[in-house]
Amino acid sequence: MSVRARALTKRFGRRTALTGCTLDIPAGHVTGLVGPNGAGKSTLLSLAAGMLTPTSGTIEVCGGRPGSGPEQLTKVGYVAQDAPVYAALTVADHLELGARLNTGWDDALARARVERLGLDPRQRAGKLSGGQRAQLALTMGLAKRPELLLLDEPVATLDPLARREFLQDLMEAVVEHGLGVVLSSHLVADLERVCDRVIVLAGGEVRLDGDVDELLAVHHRLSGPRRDGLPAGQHVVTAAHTERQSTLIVRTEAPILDPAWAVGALTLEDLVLAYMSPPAEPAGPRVHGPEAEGPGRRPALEIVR
Ligand SMILES: Nc1ncnc2c1ncn2[C@@H]1O[C@H](COP(=O)(O)OP(=O)(O)OP(=O)(O)O)[C@@H](O)[C@H]1O
Repeated sequence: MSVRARALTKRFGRRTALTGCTLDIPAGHVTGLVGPNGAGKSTLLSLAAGMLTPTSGTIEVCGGRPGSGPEQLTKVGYVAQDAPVYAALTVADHLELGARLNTGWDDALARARVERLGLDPRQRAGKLSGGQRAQLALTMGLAKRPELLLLDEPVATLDPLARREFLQDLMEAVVEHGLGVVLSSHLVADLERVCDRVIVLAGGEVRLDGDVDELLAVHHRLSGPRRDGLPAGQHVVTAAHTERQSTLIVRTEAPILDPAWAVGALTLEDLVLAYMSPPAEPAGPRVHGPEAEGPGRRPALEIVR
């Protein structure tokens, strides 16, 4: 197992960033970590990297306690959200530092990437653009050849072409070296291309965790004439109603037999958005007319979990 968390909780003073998270991420997978701003994604990655310690609960990464010693540090690579580089050091200095600090350092990969990216080895990292700094930090993470690479919003500052190329590099490392990756991102379309597992965090809790194909196979969008009652025996994730129509996202392994429902497949983005949606006020009495659209009032949306 590459990450194993049990009742993992992290508080900062009175603020709870993560609460009771229980997770198993098998080795060698690419796991997308998604959730609204402030959901606890960076906190989870920092705990996995050993940059933070849990308030309660446990987390094990590649069979050890995060940050517990040199062996553990070799196994795990971590690129934080702000693409940490040493401003006063040049690009070449970074590669030299990487080679000195990491026993498994892949110098050929690092140099080839720097050249392909057009980074000047003599340039100080502090003078690189935001995207170039991110590329340098990601190069360091890949060249370290860890068992598990933790990436906090790695592609946020990259242009679309650079994003695609980086994700390809990542996939190559996954296929060729069995690298496991956990990456947080708000760009679900990117995650859809590279991830075979997904974790949705919201409000510091794990809302969804599993294999993407398996999750997509058991979630369906049902639409049909408006119904106020929810189908029995099914886990309704979201229910949205207009005056005439109801649209539900349900989780079920059983076939949907009721002919009144049109059954549609979901994309990963649909699924993620469904589990990210904040619990709304319970559907009240039906509201007709223009007041239904007024400020502060939104279409009835129920989340039943
Ligand atoms: N060092 C800290 N001190 C105090 N509160 C913190 C600290 N780090 C995070 N938090 C709080 O913990 C919660 C989770 O933050 P976190 O950065 O993990 O969220 P996130 O999902 O990564 O968000 P984003 O998508 O905006 O990057 C937030 O409420 C945040 O304010």
